[in-house]
Amino acid sequence: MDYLFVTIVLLFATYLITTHIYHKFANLPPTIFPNIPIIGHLYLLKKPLYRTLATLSAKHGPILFIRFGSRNVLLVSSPSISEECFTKNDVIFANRPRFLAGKILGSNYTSIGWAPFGEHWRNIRRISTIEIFSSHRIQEFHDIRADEGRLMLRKLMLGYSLQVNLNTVFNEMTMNVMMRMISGKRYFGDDMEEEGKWFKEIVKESFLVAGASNIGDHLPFLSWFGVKGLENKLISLHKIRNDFFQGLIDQLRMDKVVEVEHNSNDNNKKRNTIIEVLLQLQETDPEYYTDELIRSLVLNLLTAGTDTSSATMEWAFSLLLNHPDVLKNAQNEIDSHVGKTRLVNESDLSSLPYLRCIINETLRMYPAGPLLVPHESSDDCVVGGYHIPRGTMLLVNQWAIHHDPNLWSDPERFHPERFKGIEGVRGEFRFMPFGFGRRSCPGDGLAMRIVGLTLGLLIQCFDWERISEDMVDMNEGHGLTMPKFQPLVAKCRPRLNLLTAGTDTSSATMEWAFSLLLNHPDILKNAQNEIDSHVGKTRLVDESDLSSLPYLRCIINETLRMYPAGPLLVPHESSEDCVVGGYHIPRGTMLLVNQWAIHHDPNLWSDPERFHPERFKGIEGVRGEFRFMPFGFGRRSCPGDGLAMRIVGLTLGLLIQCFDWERISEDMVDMNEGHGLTMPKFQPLVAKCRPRLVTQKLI
Ligand code: HEM
Repeated sequence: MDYLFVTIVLLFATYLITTHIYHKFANLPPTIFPNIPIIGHLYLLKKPLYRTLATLSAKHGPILFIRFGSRNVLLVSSPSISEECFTKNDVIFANRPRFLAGKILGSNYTSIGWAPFGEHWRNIRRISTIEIFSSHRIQEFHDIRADEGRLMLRKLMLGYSLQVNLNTVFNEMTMNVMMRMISGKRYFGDDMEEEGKWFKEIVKESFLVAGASNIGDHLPFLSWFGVKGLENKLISLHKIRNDFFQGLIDQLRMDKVVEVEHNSNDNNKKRNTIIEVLLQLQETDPEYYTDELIRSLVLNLLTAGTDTSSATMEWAFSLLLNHPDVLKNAQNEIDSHVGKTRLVNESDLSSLPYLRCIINETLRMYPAGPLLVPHESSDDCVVGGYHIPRGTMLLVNQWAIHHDPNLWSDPERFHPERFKGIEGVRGEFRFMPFGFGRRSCPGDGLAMRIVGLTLGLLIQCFDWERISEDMVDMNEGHGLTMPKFQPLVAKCRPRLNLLTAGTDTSSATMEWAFSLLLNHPDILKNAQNEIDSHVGKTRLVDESDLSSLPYLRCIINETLRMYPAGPLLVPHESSEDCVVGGYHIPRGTMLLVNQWAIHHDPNLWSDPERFHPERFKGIEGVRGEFRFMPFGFGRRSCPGDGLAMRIVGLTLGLLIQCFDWERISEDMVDMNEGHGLTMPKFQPLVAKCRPRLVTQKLI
């Protein structure tokens, strides 16, 4: 027994001495003592990894050579050494280490993020750069982002004054944008179908599994002992993801066949989705552009692009809620540059430097890739004067660099102004949220647009506050992309400037509706009867009743037909030459759609000057027909339509339910129009009212 003990101690001492001597002799960078046989320095690691590694670097130096089990690791936490890795040695470090997730979810290391540096990676990176990330393609997809921004606002407007889970808002926004670019479909939202729910589950599981650390990546012998729990999970997730995306590919391929068979190639179709582009490439080279390659590429884009962008937005908003003065400055910047009559769009972002400073400062404090993505050296090289053997994993701790007080004054303070005028300082290697060199993030331009537009719209359209006096919790959770520990929930209120856009239009509509009703007491009576019979006499009308009050809705529609609050809509302008009605329309032409004329056209509406709500019975707005579009149509349609219908419906409903109304004299109410954008009445409406017996008690 004694012999055994002495032998073990001697072996251990010999190992330590020889590794120590070898370390010096081989001119490897400094290491940490002890480097334990088999596990190396794994015993030091705790979550979150970037914080633990930052503490080690602060103690032992900005360049360290450590071991994760059997794997050599070069740990870097200084800008100058990062620069050496990503400039002089960029090609050598353009490899990725092989992890189980890359083998299974990365389709045997063929997806863009996992592929080793070489011919295949160069090819998919080139295709992605041209077909997905080029400024031309990003611009082509800009309407998807604008559309999703408007849908996000619409949803928030309907639920305003409630608490908003911004984690969900940001996830939905990024997922829908990415999925529409990839496949043309949107999956997230309240009206999600079964397929959408399935997709949501897949995404959730992907992030859970991909975020789990796998000790077997560094101690491969564990798999001999049957440690396969994570592997089995990855395999089953891979199968589910493949089935889902194969379904999408098959469907788009089928759509194409049908299109060709029916010769219905739509010339107006503006662009192809990412899957469609890859299917076209498949036609020219089916051996290379297999379905598997398409699946792995789009899946990689989805996982790399969504969580990173939505986590950045959530951190940014958490910081803003804790710093209302910064939020106010950002709002002022938007108000003064964009004004109060239109929504922020992507082309404004270059003129909103303060907003960009906020995004940069967020990426500095909470970079979505705190350790970038691990690289691996494909050859021996020299870094910081030390020898780095081939096959060494490179971890660049950008979190540590971004929080280094020698590089940033008062680094724990949220101070967007520090980026003023220096726009990202990307070349300096002290700030590289998207990495640097050959393997840097190809989605940086797209990400900055999604993040900028989403934050810009939310800041412009709502006043935000925390749900309580307490500061927003800024603790980090576990996961690849540095998520928040607590999802962000906040309170919002549509801003006055938007409300005035809404109030003028909504109040003008109510005034016209009431004027019409006073001139048609029989219709007013019918509306009152409908409310009495549906709502009863023991409670007041509320918003949830509106869907069961079709006659009231007909009255509102008929009012909007006769007195649309935007008689010429809001002017549009063509951004390109196009063809309308067979004629050539040059770029830069202002479009005026005279919906007032359409609404009063006797060829479209029988007896159009007659107030006759019944004409809308059963046809509920006939919005798709283009003869009635009080809120406009298409991408620039009114995002507040749902909110407006609720406000107008509820106000009219309550007034009709609770009072008996009559004109102030025998004379009919004057129906002349005044001057103004929203078609106001010439004479303000004055009327007489008497509380109804049935509701006196309620009121
Ligand atoms: C705020 C948002 C984002 C951040 C902070 C971010 C950050 C990063 C970082 C740090 C890397 C690793 C760089 C390295 O290894 O040195 C990376 C890689 C990558 N990112 Fe992003 N990213 C974001 C958004 C996106 C988006 C929107 C997409 C695509 C739609 C995307 C696609 C990728 C891909 C494909 C890679 C792997 C590149 C390769 O290995 O060749 N990222 N990203």
